[in-house]
Amino acid sequence: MYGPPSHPHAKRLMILGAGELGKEVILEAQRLGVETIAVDRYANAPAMQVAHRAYIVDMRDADALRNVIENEQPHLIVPEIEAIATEMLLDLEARGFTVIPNARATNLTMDREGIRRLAAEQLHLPTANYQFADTRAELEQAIAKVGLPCVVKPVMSSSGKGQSVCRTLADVDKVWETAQTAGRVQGQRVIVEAFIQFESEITVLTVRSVNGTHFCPAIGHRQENGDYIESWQPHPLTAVQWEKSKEIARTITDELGGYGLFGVELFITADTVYFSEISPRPHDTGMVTMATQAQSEFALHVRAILGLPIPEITLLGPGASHAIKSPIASNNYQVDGLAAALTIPGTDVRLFGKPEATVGRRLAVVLSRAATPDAAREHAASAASEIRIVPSV
Ligand SMILES: Nc1ncnc2c1ncn2[C@@H]1O[C@H](COP(=O)(O)OP(=O)(O)OP(=O)(O)O)[C@@H](O)[C@H]1O
Ligand SMILES: NCC(=O)N[C@@H]1O[C@H](COP(=O)([O-])[O-])[C@@H](O)[C@H]1O
Ligand SMILES: [Mg+2]
Repeated sequence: MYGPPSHPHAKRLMILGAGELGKEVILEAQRLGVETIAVDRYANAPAMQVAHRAYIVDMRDADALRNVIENEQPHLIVPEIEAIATEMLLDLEARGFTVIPNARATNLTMDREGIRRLAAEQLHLPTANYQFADTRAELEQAIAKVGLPCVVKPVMSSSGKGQSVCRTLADVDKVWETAQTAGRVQGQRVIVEAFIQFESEITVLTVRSVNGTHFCPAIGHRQENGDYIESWQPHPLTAVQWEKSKEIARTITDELGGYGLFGVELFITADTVYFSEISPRPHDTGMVTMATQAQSEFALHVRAILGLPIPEITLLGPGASHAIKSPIASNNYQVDGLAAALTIPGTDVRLFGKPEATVGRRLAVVLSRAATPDAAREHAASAASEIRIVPSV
């Protein structure tokens, strides 16, 4: 039970990270009459454009973030990115604030080391072999143990930032330099992972709600340079692969606990399902659910965190999503080609409204529904090819 926004009994939700995923969470929260507050590092971030109020804060600065939270007294603190002062959230939770799904899960998953050690060493989930390194010399030792090719990633990063593949020893300088300079935080520890030659990779969106754990049908996706290009749902799996996938998703989400939606990333090979990583929040590849499911991943997240029931997950039909990434850097860009993109049947475009384009930054997504996942992929790709990010003259 709660009152309308701005009233004494309003339910206040604060999102920490105001990108495209947070924007959809805020929109869904508003559909349920929740008062919404968006926080991010820059002005006019996508979720700020639709929230009741916004704050611009470096969320890795524990004091600055604590001030905003204490002033607003949100009922639900909903992290949307990894790079947050999560240790401070542990304190706030101990003082009675609610962090989604909980402060420990947020803290463990902000850092690849925390979640990888938990998954592999405590829960014994199958993962790629891995080592950690703090220096260039340790990186070389780690690579000797893991073998080539391998993937090197800063422990705190996302969307592939700072990540690269090391194929020969001649690449070591370059991958070290990339990890040190191109992550979301500079100068970090790295994880070195054996390169898994997977058949496919999937996300299992898993919702922990008041009436139990639910799994969305598997989402297949394709990534380039560690960043998602397209996703589709449902993704075909054998019965054994799907059972193993759900078992991994259940094991890791039960361990993390709390209410909310998680994106469980898995690599599928002929005989193994590998755990890769988990987001304790909606996932970029899950944007496809805005086209395919009766309740998108964002609607499911909001329902779950409000403690509301989820009786079932309904797939309306096959669909696909295709990311639109900027080819240019500009603080004055425009989007052209929408009309041509929207001539394709069963297709929608979401423009995130990010105020600035940088090369490779995701600015929009195309969503298509069709008779099969492959047809939806084709429609989404062809609509995406019509959309151009251009500088203003
Ligand atoms: N060990 C590996 N073997 C093969 N491919 C890998 C491996 N690790 C990562 N990749 C590829 O790189 C992609 C991004 O990796 P990962 O999910 O770890 O990075 P991320 O920066 O957290 O990305 P995101 O935030 O988008 O989930 C994976 O989806 C996969 O395509
Ligand atoms: N893979 C994680 C992911 O997709 N996160 C999404 O990207 C935003 C950051 O975008 P930006 O780097 O363009 O500001 C985040 O705020 C989140 O919405
Ligand atoms: Mg990932």
